[in-house]
Amino acid sequence: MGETHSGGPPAIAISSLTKRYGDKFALDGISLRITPGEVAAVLGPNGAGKTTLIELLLGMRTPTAGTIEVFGASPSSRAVKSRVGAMLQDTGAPDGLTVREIVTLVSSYYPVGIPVAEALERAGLTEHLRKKTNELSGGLRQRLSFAMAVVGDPDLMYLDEPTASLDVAARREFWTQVQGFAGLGKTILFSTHNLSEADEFAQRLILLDSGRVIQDSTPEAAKRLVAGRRVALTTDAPLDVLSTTAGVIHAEFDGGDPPPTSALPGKARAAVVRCNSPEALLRRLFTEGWSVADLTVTEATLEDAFLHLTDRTTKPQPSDGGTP
Ligand SMILES: Nc1ncnc2c1ncn2[C@@H]1O[C@H](COP(=O)(O)OP(=O)(O)OP(=O)(O)O)[C@@H](O)[C@H]1O
Repeated sequence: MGETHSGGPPAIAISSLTKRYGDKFALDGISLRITPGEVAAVLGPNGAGKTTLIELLLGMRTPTAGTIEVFGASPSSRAVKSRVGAMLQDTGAPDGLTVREIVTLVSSYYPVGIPVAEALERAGLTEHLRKKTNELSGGLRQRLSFAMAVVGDPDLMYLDEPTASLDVAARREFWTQVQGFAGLGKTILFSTHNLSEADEFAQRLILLDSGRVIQDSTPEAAKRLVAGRRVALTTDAPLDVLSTTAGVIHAEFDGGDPPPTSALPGKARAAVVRCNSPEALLRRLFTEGWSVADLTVTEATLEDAFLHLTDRTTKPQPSDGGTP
């Protein structure tokens, strides 16, 4: 695969971008700048605007307001299309063609690219070359979509929920391929609901909610927004003991049952406590004789940050989604 040239315009430059469907704001004035070589994850609850953003970046939709440039030009220009690959939730591949025929066809749209056989191998499709699209499972369709995205050796690749239908082994193989691609200095923007994938593979996390950017930072910075440490344990202590201990920010039992307010001898349950001092919590539990088992103490996870940030958006937010 070819190297990406740096020193040019940003890979993506978006300013005050709005997309409205009727009265509905799918994107509400977002601004973003992504430099060549970045691997960025777009996260957000259902309906946050992730797919709309990718479709606008592909020139498949027109903005209601604002500007959007890819490598300094319009996303629908020929020059940009030849440098971009996309793995969408729907491959759009016609049913009558085989896997090899489709990838060969897509390859012909690009001025340069990698050999079709290499794209098929990277996508793990070598054993399925003669299958037609309507014979493919959901996971194989996603692999086909990846082969179609990579065959033009693009400088920028969009991946829309790329691993949604992949099993654990295929998922690992997929990310190995993506990391190899990123290692060549390519730019990758992927949307996902899988927070551990975003945490592991993205250098940058863009969190959308209701069409606005509510966080744009490294995953580590997002996690630091969540105060305290996370204590998971199994205990027979009641919720009021956990939640009234000094330094506890939030405590809850797993399972969503109504929280006990008094002791349930012999009825230990799994709980998660966010607190500033795990030591103070444990000291109290041991001193008062409550049971403690299955104990782990960790920093906040990206899931904690996601829940914290998306909950925060129920309160008034600044009008500009903002940049880092
Ligand atoms: N073609 C359309 N016509 C009308 N409304 C639309 C259209 N496409 C998307 N929307 C609305 O725009 C909002 C953003 O949708 P979008 O699909 O971009 O969100 P998403 O973050 O990708 O969601 P998901 O995680 O469920 O895939 C949603 O409220 C959706 O219902």
